[in-house]
Amino acid sequence: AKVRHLKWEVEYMHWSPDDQEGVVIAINGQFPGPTIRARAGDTLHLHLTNKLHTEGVVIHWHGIRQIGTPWADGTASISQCAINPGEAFVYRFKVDRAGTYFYHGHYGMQRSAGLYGSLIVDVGEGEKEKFEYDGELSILLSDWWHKGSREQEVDLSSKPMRWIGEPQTLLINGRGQFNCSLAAHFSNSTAAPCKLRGNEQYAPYILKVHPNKTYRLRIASSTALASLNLAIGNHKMRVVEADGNYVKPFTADNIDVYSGDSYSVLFRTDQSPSHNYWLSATVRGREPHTPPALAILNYLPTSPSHLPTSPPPTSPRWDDYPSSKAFSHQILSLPGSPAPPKTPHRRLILLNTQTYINGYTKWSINNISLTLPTTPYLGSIKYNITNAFDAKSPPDRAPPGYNVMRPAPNPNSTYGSGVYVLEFNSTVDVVLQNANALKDNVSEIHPWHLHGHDFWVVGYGEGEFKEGDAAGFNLRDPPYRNTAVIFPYGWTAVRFVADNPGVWAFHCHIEPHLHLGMGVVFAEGVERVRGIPNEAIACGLTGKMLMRNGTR
Ligand SMILES: O=C1O[C@H]([C@@H](O)CO)C(O)=C1O
Repeated sequence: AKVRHLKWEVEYMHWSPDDQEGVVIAINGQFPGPTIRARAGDTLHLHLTNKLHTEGVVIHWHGIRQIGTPWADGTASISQCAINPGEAFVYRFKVDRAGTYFYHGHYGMQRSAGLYGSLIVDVGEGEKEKFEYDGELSILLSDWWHKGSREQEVDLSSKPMRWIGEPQTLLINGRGQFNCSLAAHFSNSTAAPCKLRGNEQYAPYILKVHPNKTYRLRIASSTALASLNLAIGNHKMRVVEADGNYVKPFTADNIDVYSGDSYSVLFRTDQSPSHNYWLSATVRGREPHTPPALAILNYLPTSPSHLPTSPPPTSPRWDDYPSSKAFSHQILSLPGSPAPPKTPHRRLILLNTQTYINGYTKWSINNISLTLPTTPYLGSIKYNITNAFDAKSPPDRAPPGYNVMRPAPNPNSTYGSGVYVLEFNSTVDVVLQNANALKDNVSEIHPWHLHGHDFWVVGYGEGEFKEGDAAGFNLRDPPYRNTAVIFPYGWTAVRFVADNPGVWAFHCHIEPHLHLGMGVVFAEGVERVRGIPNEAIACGLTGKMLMRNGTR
């Protein structure tokens, strides 16, 4: 195993993710940021300088569990102080398990501003994957707005809230088209055909393949909002990995990818090599106002400029929830994968509601909308600074009698910064309970992501969760993941072992929803955490000086 040294500078730059120029948060002048490639067991030593002029920054390594290094998780106000402009921070952590991951900003709406990239961990030297392939391709999916992230933050925090709306463009490896369409001649859309030379920043991503081979396609979604459905024209996919864990392989024409998900699929280049094919991503779960993202599967030696001769693949309707549920239910762990403990020590039932607080639109969990404190929890809990956040823990469940099928009769909730303190090494069930939003007949998809752990997705159900439903949990082959979706008016149950000392976010991965309070904070075994770097929890030089002279 190696220590891999990386030196990054995070900085705004002008860029055209689609055919309109805007600004993105770039890393070392690249958008999306550089792909990190390492082997399982390696340590990343990543020296990050914040060159944003007036904004703090942090980066979260999504899917990396940070075992023993909770201060490197990159969550502002939870695991560290945001890195001030001009300052640097060293993220030093082990990538302990092979898989497809990504990284992204975890402060305000910086993910929507383009702060993300791929993180790929290969199996350790001399080890083999449990499936075979000849070549590898990788795509990172994202969504893009023409309005900047600072203005989005103001819009979301206004009274009344101004919703950010659907993205203008979906991006594949940072590339999409807004005013023109690559597939104009196949559709009755009004968009003009794109006239591209191929060297534009927004020219489509080209996936180059040789005929009659098996490829591994790595897929991750860093969208701020959009749930996506991905398909490759004329090709079937075999799903083999989800969130860094092996799954029982199954074949699909198209797959759903929610924000925070990652997958590997295998496909065979068994189509006519004198053509190219589309890879497309379309919006799911929200009425789309965004055209599909298109990339080109380029069969060599055909020129990539030969547009596919068949139309982009069809995908299920945005509101075809039965097909989305069928896909999610198909994801099971590969036999031989770790199985969950048989019984939990504690079960939280987290009711997800859209609410008002003094006329501001928020999202709440058991009637509390998360507001992050200024002092990172990791430091305040470790050093018993008890006035840094709400002393009272949020409730394990919402008051009984809530009708999840109807808008709340009294939709008011409160702000809170309390923490769920989990007993170290205990087994915890979390039932994520969806509900009607503020408007009649609206309930949305929410992909929930857990930091510091994987969880087993042990069950899905419709309507209100009842304790008896736990008898039907799948404890035999539930998938082991870090992100799980709740469907409209339904619930999803996950189980995990609180065995990683630290303070961990668990939240809806839709960035504006987290911004509006849709998350909770777990703390476990914090007294066992050793070696927190001063600069993670003491901001600026005075912070460091006081840490040295102080009473720690
Ligand atoms: O949080 C959200 O707000 C809007 C809508 O409910 C109010 O405009 C929406 O679709 C969300 O997901």
